[in-house]
Formats: sequence, structure tokens, C-alpha cells
Amino acid sequence: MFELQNIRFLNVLHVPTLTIHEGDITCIVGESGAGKSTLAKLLNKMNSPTEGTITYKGRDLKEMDAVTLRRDVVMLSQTPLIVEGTIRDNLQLGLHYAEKREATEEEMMRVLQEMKLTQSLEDDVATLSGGEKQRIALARVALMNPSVLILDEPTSALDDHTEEDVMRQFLRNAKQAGQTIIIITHSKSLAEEVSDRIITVKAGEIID
Ligand SMILES: Nc1ncnc2c1ncn2[C@@H]1O[C@H](COP(=O)(O)OP(=O)(O)OP(=O)(O)O)[C@@H](O)[C@H]1O
Repeated sequence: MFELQNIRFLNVLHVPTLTIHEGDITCIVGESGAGKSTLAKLLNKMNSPTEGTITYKGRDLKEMDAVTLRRDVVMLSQTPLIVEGTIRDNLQLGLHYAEKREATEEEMMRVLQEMKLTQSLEDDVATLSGGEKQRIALARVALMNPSVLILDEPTSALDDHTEEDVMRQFLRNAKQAGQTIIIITHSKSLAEEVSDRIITVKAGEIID
């Protein structure tokens, strides 16, 4: 699905060759500052390589419009945007930006349940914990149902068992639905349990 050839990003990352397969869960692991987010951001054009070529479904990313690409390839960043307002407002946000139709009540209720959130759609997001806000952001991208989902996981969320359980179940559902997932995770157990492939980044190089 993604092919990287002779990629360099400044002096931060060097990837001679890498293929990410459709339908796989690919975990990216490595120490803080290794270059994991830099690699992930190359895949939805948040970063453009200084050298080399990346193709998505055979098309050179250089030739693709970033907005069009990001309807297909959605990235949930380490610090997702949560706006003032209700859970409903925050759930609809991704679909709104992607210019897709609004989610129905049933769809929103289903993702809240999947994320083990018991609040109502009209509740104020200000009342939620950090981990719950992270799950709202995950629910938001789940509603967008993109072909490719890139998750840059914050370490803190994994300190909590609920967060890891939710993530594990979410990844299993996504895989069953045929989505391609690329997840940066600090959890070795999660990576080993759910992934089809683990990529280890060390000091800007992929070491396996
Ligand atoms: N646009 C940029 N210009 C210069 N340096 C950058 C740029 N983007 C990232 N870096 C540097 O590249 C290194 C790798 O950053 P990156 O965010 O990819 O690490 P990471 O492995 O995701 O770390 P963490 O696990 O802490 O999130 C860091 O030293 C960072 O400061």
C-alpha cells in the first residue's frame, strides 16, 4: 500500500526501503526521539521527504493533493485536537473537516460504547479525563472510517488498563473491517499481541 524508496528526512530519518501492506496492523516502536512520528508523518504528507519517493497505492505522494490523501489516510496525533463543547461536537469534527456526511445518533452511540465511554453525547468534554479525551479522539477517527489509520499513541494513555483494552479491541475491529493501521506504541505487549509486523526505529534508522 505504501512503498518508500531511498527516503531521507533532514538528518532525522533514513529509510532505504520499506513496504507497508494493505490490511496489516504495523506497529512502530523505538525510543523517544528515534524518529517514529517523523516516519508516520511522511505517510500523510505532514512531512515531505528531503530525498526519495513514497507511493500510496502506486501513486507518488508528490503528485497527490494533501487534502485528498488525508481523506484516505487519517492520522491521530499524540495530542489530538479537543474543542470546547459537547462530546457530539467533538465526534463530528473529523467528518466535518473531511467534508463527509455527519454521523447519525446510532453511529455516535456505537463508537462511544466501543470506547467504553458511558457519558451522553450532550456532555461537556471539559468534564472528561485525559484518557477519556484520547478515546473521544479515537472515536472521532473511527467514525471517519478511513482506508488507512495512523495512530501516534501517547505514553500516558497506556498507563491505564482501560485505555489499552479499548485500543486492543479497536485494533481488532479495524483489522476485521479491512482497515490498514499504522500505530506508534510504547506498549510491547500490545505490539506483540495485535501486530502483523513490528518496525523498530533507532536513531533515525529502521533496525528490523
Ligand atoms: N521538522 C523537523 N526539523 C528538525 N528536526 C525535527 C523535525 N521533526 C522532528 N525532528 C527531530 O527528529 C527527532 C525525532 O523526532 P520524532 O518526533 O520523530 O521522535 P519519536 O520517535 O516519535 O519520539 P517520541 O516517542 O518521543 O514521540 C527529534 O530529535 C526531533 O526533534
